[in-house]
Amino acid sequence: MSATWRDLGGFGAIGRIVVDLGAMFRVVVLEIDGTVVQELARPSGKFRHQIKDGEQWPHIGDFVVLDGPPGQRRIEAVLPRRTALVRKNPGEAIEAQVLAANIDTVFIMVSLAQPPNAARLERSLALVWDSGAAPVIVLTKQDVCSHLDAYVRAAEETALGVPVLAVSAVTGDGIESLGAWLMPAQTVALMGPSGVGKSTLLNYWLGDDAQRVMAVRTGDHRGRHTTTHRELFRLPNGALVMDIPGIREVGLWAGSAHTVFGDVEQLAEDCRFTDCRHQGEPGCAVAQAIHEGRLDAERLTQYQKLEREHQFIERKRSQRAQSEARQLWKRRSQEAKAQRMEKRQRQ
Ligand SMILES: Nc1nc2c(ncn2[C@@H]2O[C@H](COP(=O)(O)OP(=O)(O)OP(=O)(O)O)[C@@H](O)[C@H]2O)c(=O)[nH]1
Ligand SMILES: [Zn+2]
Repeated sequence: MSATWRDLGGFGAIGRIVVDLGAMFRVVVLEIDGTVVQELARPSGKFRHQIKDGEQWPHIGDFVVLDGPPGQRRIEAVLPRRTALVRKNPGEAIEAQVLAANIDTVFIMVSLAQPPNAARLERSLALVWDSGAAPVIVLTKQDVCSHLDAYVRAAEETALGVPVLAVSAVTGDGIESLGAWLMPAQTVALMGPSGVGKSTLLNYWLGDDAQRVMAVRTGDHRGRHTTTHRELFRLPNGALVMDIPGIREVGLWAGSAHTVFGDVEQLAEDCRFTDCRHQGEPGCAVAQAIHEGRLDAERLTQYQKLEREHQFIERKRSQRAQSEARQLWKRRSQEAKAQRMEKRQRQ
């Protein structure tokens, strides 16, 4: 007979957060005797006291240490995250928001019903590179696309070295190829805008469990179906999958400086220098507008702050992409070498 924590005089356990309910979490708990249960748990008073910012608060995908008897579990600690998808709120004083923790692979989902938007794809890639997870680009709705080759090529050009796969949940085309990442104990996040097909793909994989997905979807005021709460699902083979709304939807960098600061950008078109940074250059139309009271100086400050943040992330992204490409190249050349050796040995 195997011993439990109860037998040992304690109630400690390790769990993983599968649903974030705000103040409470649904946690899959691994008991010391190997049984697995799902329970609701809240952070203990002591732990809450130690938390200094939102990043330290538990998030979906986190592994947590639990105390208390079954049914009254309390979260005492969050174990260090291997990876974390984090969004920064540019408006507020750079309070980072954790979207999901311990994700191995992110499927960046893009609909083939429209031409791919390179800028948007780059923003998604930046978020994933920064998280420590590996990106895979999944082009959905292949069945309605008549420019498949061109769109795939465009995505590949934007995301050098990142796998790009086209799928259709209607015909099932390409879906099997995603199995390479959906391995037991691997955690995959589906990231993409509303309507790209995240729930459809989840339903496809969950099969008979599809009802579970539907159960968490309710109509909103406009009668449209949207995912109302996020859950880490376990597929029949043991892979773990969750969906994450697109970055526009979660408001990453306020949806790019261009749409939010259209007024500043428009004024800047009249600056004498095309690369004017509006920091005292001669012939600056933005400075002129502030001087004449047509533009609030605070708006320029906000705009520049967002631009700086964006440039920082872009820089980081390209560094990361470079080192990834280098690693990929290294791996490929090692593989090729191994193959050559094997061939020679066989001869
Ligand atoms: N033709 C076609 N339609 C698809 C495909 N995948 C999904 N759809 C349709 O696209 C619509 C949106 O799909 P969802 O799976 O609800 O999209 P979602 O990304 O989960 O959207 P949110 O829950 O709002 O975030 C539905 O009407 C699906 O039937 C596909 O491969 N081909
Ligand atoms: Zn200027």
